[in-house]
Amino acid sequence: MSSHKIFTEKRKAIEYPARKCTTMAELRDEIDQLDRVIVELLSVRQGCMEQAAEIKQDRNLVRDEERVEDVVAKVLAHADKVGAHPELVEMLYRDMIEWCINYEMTVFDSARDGD
Ligand SMILES: O=C(O)C(=O)C[C@]1(C(=O)O)C=C[C@@H](O)C=C1
Repeated sequence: MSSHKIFTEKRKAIEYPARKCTTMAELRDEIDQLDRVIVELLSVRQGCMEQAAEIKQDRNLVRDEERVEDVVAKVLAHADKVGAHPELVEMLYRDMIEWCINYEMTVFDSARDGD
């Protein structure tokens, strides 16, 4: 994948791949910036679960194992393309999706509380 830049909210550029650092302080600053972007993306993904809980009309549709495997297969294919370690990606995704399913169920239930 070609190199590119992602901008943080303060328009600080994050380089892809990461810029070469010579000190731990510099490297940790780079990691802190990356973590902010990752957390923002997680927040966007979390918002998608809130929409899913609204769109799905049956609680039994919240957990969709076929879709879970589809998501994992797609992120693994992308990991392979960009050089991310498949074990890291698969572990994080399976844990995250499990969390998302529970969150979606909570949102589903609270939106229909008293119905
Ligand atoms: O695709 C869905 O149906 C979702 O609700 C999203 C999502 C996910 O986190 O990607 C979460 C729960 C489902 O079991 C499958 C996938």
